[in-house]
Amino acid sequence: MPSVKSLVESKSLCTVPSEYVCHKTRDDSIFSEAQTIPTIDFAHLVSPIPDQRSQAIQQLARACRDWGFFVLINHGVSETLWDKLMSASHHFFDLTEEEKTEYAGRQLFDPIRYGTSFNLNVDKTLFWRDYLKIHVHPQFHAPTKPPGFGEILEEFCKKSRQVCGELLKGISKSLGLEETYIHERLQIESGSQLLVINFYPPCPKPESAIGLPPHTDHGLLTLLLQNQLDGLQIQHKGKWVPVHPLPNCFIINLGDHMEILTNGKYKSVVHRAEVNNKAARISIGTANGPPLDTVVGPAPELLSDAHSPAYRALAYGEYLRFQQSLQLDGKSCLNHIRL
Ligand SMILES: O=C(O)CCC(=O)C(=O)O
Ligand SMILES: [Fe+2]
Repeated sequence: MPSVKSLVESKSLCTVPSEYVCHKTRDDSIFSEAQTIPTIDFAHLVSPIPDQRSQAIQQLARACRDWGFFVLINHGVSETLWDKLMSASHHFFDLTEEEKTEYAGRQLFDPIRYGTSFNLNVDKTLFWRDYLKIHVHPQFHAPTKPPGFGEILEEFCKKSRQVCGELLKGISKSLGLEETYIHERLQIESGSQLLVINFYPPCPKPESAIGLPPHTDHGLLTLLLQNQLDGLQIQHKGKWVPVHPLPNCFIINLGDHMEILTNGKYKSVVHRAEVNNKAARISIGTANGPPLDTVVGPAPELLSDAHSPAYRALAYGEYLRFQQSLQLDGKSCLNHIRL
């Protein structure tokens, strides 16, 4: 299957090929432009001043409970690193198809996988996106091209894992648990981190195609950055809320394993990526979870007579395998393990 980028470049496309045409319903266009996702100040969350920290944890609790998505500011990852990562990612997709195909992984757990759409074996409609997925923790992997990409990725992944670790401490506290609860229960120090770089080439008829359909992420937390183009939208109270890019801010969202662990107290949130006809949009996400063989079920500390387990426990890797065997469709994967 050719990449979307090569398709766009091979001929001057003025329409969307039929296999990419996505039939949208009326509900797909109900927007809530006025709402914006909450903002969390990372510097407050790690502040040595107890009041500042506890206020930030309360804000985090509200953001997780009411939205499952938030903007993270003052996270300490430098703008220089951010820019280097964006431009190196762009350079990766600018390599020849032959060079990129070297990384065309076939299996879900291949360390590096370059591809298009989501899962070509099950996708009924193709998605207007090419991707590079890399397992970056507990073992770090990186493509050897373009030069310097590996070093940039390694530094970024390490920094973003630290940010994620602090967020998980704050989330543990926000649930009334020990700050290290999630770290210890889910062995976060040796946990898995999957980096996904999405490349959405400009599309001649953006209303006819979709970059990524509505879905939730599988891990505990996803940290996302994007170039300066709109596209990400999240579902909130039955409406689509666009998440406009802000310079040097992470967009954080809760994944299915946060919903499982918290027994539904915090929920993963359906989101999608639309495409545009102006320029290539890039988003870079890291999905952070436990080690692949760790079995995750609802935390016993959050269960009671009134709150019986709502999800079946499953190894994280099994869950990933299962999600990859399905079409990407809302919360369909999580729904399979609901009790
Ligand atoms: O491109 C985006 O903004 C969203 C990407 C995304 O949802 C994903 O990679 O899971
Ligand atoms: Fe996602």
